[in-house]
Amino acid sequence: MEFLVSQSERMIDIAGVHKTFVADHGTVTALEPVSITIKEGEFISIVGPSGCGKSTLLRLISGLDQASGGSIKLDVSGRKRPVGFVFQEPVLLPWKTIIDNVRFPLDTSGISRGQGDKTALDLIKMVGLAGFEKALPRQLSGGMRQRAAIARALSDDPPILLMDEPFSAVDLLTRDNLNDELLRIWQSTGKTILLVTHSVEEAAYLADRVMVMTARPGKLKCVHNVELLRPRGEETKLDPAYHALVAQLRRDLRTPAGEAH
Ligand SMILES: Nc1ncnc2c1ncn2[C@@H]1O[C@H](COP(=O)(O)OP(=O)(O)OP(=O)(O)O)[C@@H](O)[C@H]1O
Repeated sequence: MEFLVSQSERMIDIAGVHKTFVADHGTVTALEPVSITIKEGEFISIVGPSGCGKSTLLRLISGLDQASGGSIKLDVSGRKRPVGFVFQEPVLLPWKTIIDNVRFPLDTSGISRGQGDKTALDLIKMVGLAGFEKALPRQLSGGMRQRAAIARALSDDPPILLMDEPFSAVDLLTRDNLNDELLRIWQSTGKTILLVTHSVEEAAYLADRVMVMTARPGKLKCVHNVELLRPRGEETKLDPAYHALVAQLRRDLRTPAGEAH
């Protein structure tokens, strides 16, 4: 007998969400009303010019900031922490070992230390850092620290992972490897992922859909479905459809909002 696992069709439901900051020099519209519905298990990339509100949108979804209007609904009933966040610079406690950093969110969750260690070790293995459990963050490369940050973001099993330019500080080869690692992790965990990137190649390679934002004040310009086969790999980067999408994304980012392209 085959059981169908029902996936939420509206894991993240964003309706008319906008954000204005009040600063000393006046108000800044960071985000004009944005609406989109994201399914459970989807991988969404977000691209757009600098300052168009990409980070703001992630922060609103995570609850780190409050929207000025509109609504954000997460279909995550019963989850203590629905969202994990990976920042551009891996935020690790420098005096704690990698295992202690990864276990950190679990320390306040009421699970036993033994169970916490087991979960942390499994995640460390999953992100390819087995053998470095006892290392301190400064003993790891930038790419390895980012792997540790991903493991930590996943440690209390949030269904949604928000990633804000997670690989922009590492070299291109490491970035390619981390992209493949991320796809493997995504496929094995079934997380819903929103990833902000300045790389249209990365956006196209990873995502099911790519959200393109316009320059300030940011709004959603268009959304592309990425029809490339999975699992993705080196062949994907040879696929003419991949190159066509990358070229289209570049055009989208060059063309001012409202102009035909
Ligand atoms: N706390 C804040 N107070 C005032 N203005 C802010 C604040 N946070 C963001 N902004 C402004 O909101 C706008 C959008 O910022 P945001 O960081 O979301 O853009 P972004 O698309 O992520 O940029 P980048 O690609 O350069 O990281 C910018 O004009 C920024 O200066």
